[in-house]
Amino acid sequence: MKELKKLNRLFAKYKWQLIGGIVVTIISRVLSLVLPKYVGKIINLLRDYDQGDVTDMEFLRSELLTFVGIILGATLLAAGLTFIMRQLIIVVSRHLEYDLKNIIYQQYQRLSLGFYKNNRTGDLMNRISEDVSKVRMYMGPSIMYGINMITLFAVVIPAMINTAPTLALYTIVPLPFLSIAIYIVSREIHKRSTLVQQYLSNLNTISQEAFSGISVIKAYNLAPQMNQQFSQVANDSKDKNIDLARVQALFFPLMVLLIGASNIAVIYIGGRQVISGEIEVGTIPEFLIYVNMLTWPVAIVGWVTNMIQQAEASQKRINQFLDIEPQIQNLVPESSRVTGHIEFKNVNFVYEDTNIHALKDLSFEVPAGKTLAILGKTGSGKSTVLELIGRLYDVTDGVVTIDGDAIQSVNLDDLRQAIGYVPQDAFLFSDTIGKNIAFGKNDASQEEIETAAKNAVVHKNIKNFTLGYDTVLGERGITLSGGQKQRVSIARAIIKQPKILLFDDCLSAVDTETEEKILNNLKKVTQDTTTIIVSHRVSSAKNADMIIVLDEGRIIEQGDHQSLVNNGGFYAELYANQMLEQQPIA
Ligand SMILES: Nc1ncnc2c1ncn2[C@@H]1O[C@H](COP(=O)(O)OP(=O)(O)OP(=O)(O)O)[C@@H](O)[C@H]1O
Repeated sequence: MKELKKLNRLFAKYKWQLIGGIVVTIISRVLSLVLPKYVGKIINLLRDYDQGDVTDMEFLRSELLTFVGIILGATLLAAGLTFIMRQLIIVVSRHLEYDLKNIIYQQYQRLSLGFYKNNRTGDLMNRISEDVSKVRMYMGPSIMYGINMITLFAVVIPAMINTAPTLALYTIVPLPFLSIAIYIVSREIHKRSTLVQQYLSNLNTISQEAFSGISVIKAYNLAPQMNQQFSQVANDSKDKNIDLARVQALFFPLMVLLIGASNIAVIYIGGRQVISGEIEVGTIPEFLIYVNMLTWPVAIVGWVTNMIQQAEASQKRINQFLDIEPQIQNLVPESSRVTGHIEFKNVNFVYEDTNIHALKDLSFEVPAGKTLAILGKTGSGKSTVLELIGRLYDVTDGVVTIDGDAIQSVNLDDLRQAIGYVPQDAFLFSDTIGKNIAFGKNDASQEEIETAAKNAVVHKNIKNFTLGYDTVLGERGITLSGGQKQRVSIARAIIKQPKILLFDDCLSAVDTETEEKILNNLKKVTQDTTTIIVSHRVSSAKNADMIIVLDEGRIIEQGDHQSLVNNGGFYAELYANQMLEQQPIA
């Protein structure tokens, strides 16, 4: 229960509903005693009539009607209270589930990029859905059945002992065995259903990959292999489901068997006691009802214990994530004004997970409003530079400054607000194109959206769609071409008129003519913006105020276009090759 303790804080918020639920449960259980008591009385009255001890028919009828009326009234009241109990406790558990999901989601949002690199998406999804569902079973049904069970025991067992102590003893003795048997069966059910879940998640992964990679599957004619792979896993999944069904099928017969055993004990031992005159005949039906009232709660002990164990395991997994402190934290509560002067001083950066030394003793400076282009072979550390400016990671050694202050002493929200970042893989949400662009600025007007799209040279493409800016994009923006996605992503970055623009090779799928147009537009609309363009193409870099060339995390060349061309190094060679590619074939 150590892990579940963390939920107490949440319970406190709903304490009055929970206390109300407990009180209502106790009253309804006390009322449920009326039925067995009065059934016993009715039987005894009928016996008296049968034996001739009661002869007044009027008295008999009025007594019977009164007893039936009391039973009916108490049962109706108990039913109403049971309804209120469910409303209070189960509804609270739904509120708690909602709160817990929000807490986990907010924590996910707080955590740094490194966390997402180290954990699989499926795992994150499972903890916020599957695990929370299991914890809800503890917060709602377990607590409700638990209270129900305790109050029933507290009222029924004394009532039984009070009425017929020996009979009570014989009928109560088999009940713990029922609890243990149900516990064993439900533990087995849990084990097997975990396996079923695993196979289900395998099936989901295979299907999801097949749908995402459908173009590769079709192009390589891989459908038969994929079908075979799917049917293999589906077959295993079916076997696991059958295993589960076998154990589940045991649950109810087991209950019926044990209830039957208790009923026979009541009739056999009770019958003997009636014959020997120790108890009245009405006590037998009274006890039969008691036994049936107790069997479900007794069975529930096993089920609830299992549910709590599962909830404890799930909460442990949830706590593991909740207890992580984000590597990147906002260390400055007061707001910062960012103008965009960026400097790297002897920066070293090592990715913790792979130990790759991505940047080595890197130093450069970009004054506010200027443009820097970064070129270099793949894996030379270009994207890493941008990630450090956005503080997605903190440097291992050295310092990155923004407007002269170490980046850690700039308010993180203000820093990110000041940055327009266009990543290498343009990611678009399953929403309209307009909303995807406005994502960069929540209150953007249609005019602002269109201006941004015009500057990113994608407006005409969007207008050509029947629904224009209201065109809804597929799951991953599949209705747009690679170049269109990149340009929508650029429009999203420039709409917020950031102080710092970071372009991570985001013009690679755009032809050089369109690239030129975009860069010219940018020059006009982002005059005060510090722009850093990461690229493999000289055409993206040539107009920048400064160009650096990286190789294995170090600067190997720097200067403006002309000086680098004159230098005759990597840049000059790249330029010559790319110029050659653009020559029309004679
Ligand atoms: N998240 C990460 N975790 C671990 N290592 C990483 C991570 N991202 C990049 N690396 C490694 O760091 C080095 C620099 O990568 P980076 O992405 O900065 O290069 P790049 O110059 O932008 O490459 P490209 O031109 O292919 O985009 C590479 O060796 C890469 O494998």
